[in-house]
Amino acid sequence: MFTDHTVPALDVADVTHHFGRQNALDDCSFTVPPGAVTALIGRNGAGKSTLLRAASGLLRPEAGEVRVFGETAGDDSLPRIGYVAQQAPLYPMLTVAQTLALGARLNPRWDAARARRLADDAALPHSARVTTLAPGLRSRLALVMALAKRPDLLLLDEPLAPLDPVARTEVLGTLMADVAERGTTVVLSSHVVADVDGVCDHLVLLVDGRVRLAGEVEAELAGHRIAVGTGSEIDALDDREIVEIRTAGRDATALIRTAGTVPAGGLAWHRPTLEELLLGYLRAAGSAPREVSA
Ligand SMILES: Nc1ncnc2c1ncn2[C@@H]1O[C@H](COP(=O)(O)OP(=O)(O)OP(=O)(O)O)[C@@H](O)[C@H]1O
Repeated sequence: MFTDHTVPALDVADVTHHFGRQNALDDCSFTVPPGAVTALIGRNGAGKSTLLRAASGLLRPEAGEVRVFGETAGDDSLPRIGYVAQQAPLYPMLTVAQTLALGARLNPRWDAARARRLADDAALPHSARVTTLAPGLRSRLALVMALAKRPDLLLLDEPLAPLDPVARTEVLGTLMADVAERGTTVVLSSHVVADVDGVCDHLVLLVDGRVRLAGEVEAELAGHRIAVGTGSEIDALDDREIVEIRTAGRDATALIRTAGTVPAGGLAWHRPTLEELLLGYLRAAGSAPREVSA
């Protein structure tokens, strides 16, 4: 299908959603350009799954709008989306072969040869029932189903969590090949920062249902610095935007949002790694429970 590269693949505008009194998403806004590989990062309960469900069109947020390639997320955008929910929903009594056959019947854009190749690459036994597959293989079958649909936007909720390290590398390789061959836009959620380092070119960091960072990984890294020095030297940085300070004895390390220039003096400065950046924000956020007032 034609992709207009001036229109975001995913446009989340002022999205808010509650479950009862629980605030899952709070005024979230960001865009994902076509062809980007975006890490959706957040601690347990941060709102990642809710956001991906809203992007898939399966959950209608109570406020705000989600647009997929310019169309409101819903029935019309569904054919362009491959969505793999956290529990890899599949029919347990079908075999792998029957699952793939069902995919072919239900999806007009189904690529049968690709489905077979991906299933073989994942060493999925064609005659095995889904219920007998180990969690890692079930998750790989769900991914095969999503990729064989030839989606323009792939939404993956914790796709790497059930996989061993070798399978993780293989799945990431498969995803990157799809991005390179088809220009697929990928949004994948994780709470394991190391999983997405070196894979994603964009990030969205959710903290307690709010977007704390969103944009290109390179730009976000360039917009922050780590300062290392004594506690009093770090305290003297009070006019800067300090995200997090950690102390160990007399020494302190601070993650700071800055345009780039750093003051001369005793502090040692360096550009954060992606892990330092994300962990700094996640640690700073703490883990206070969220509730909305009645
Ligand atoms: N169906 C639901 N009913 C009630 N509360 C829900 C429901 N789905 C999500 N929540 C709550 O909304 C908040 C966000 O949940 P969500 O599953 O989106 O977070 P998450 O970042 O995906 O977490 P995890 O990493 O643990 O999967 C949490 O507090 C969760 O308990």
